[in-house]
Amino acid sequence: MIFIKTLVIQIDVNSNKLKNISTIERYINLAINKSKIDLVILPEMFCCPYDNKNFPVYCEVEGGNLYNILSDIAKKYNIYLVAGSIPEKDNSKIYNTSYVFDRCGNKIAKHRKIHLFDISIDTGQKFLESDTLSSGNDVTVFDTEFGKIGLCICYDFRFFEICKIMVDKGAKAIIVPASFNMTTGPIHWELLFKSRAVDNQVYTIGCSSSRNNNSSYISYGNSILVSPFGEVLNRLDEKEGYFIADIDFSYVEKIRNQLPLLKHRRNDLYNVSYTDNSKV
Ligand SMILES: NC(=O)CC(=O)C(=O)O
Repeated sequence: MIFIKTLVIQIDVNSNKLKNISTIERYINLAINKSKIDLVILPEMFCCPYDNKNFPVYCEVEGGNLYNILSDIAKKYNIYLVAGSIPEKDNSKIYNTSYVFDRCGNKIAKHRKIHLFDISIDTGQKFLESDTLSSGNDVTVFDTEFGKIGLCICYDFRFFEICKIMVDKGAKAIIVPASFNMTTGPIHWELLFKSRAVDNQVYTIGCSSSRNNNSSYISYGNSILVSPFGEVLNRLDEKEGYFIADIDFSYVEKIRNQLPLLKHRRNDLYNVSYTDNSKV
């Protein structure tokens, strides 16, 4: 059995970009002193408090200072780094972007949040990402020595179609840097991670920022790992912290063989189509 030793870090996002990085490195060091680590996952907007007024101030171009720091961290610790997300500047636009680096610090994937979080719930959370952000157009799956992994950001995960497409592209786990809130989190967070895991027979991993009741957007926390059979294997509470977990892709195969949902799909009757923009 080959385990992917995975470290999920839930930090209290600070207004000081570099302080967030040193918190992250502190957790990586703590974890590496306890265990071998293959894969590290960070939360959505881990370097920038989640607020429209911050995105234009904290944004950086690909290849900028933060990008290089993240690449160096992947190389220094010999890990795959799913670097949560950061506001990415590209000409006049800003995207909510997740970079993935391999053990040598090379970028192996980049996901721009496809679905912008524009909601207005009467009794609770309101947010309009489209006030400052633009949306991406690609479904993202990257390859590792262990197998393929899908990646999407927070609100993207609500759209079951993109999870199905990731699985069709070979994903055995779906990673979701996220920051649900106190209106949707308590009701939807675990439900979504369990449903997507069971429907697609994949590991689902949600990495959130921790809860800070003084921030303008209050994150739910509760970073989570669910197995391809729907078991909650790890779950943090609302506070800053981390967990180390073993992800085993042979268990995905076992579940898919014993309960062959993917084979039993009637693709002749229904299907989800996808336009691959990267090849257009
Ligand atoms: N913040 C998000 O993108 C999504 C979220 O909080 C939710 O879907 O709920």
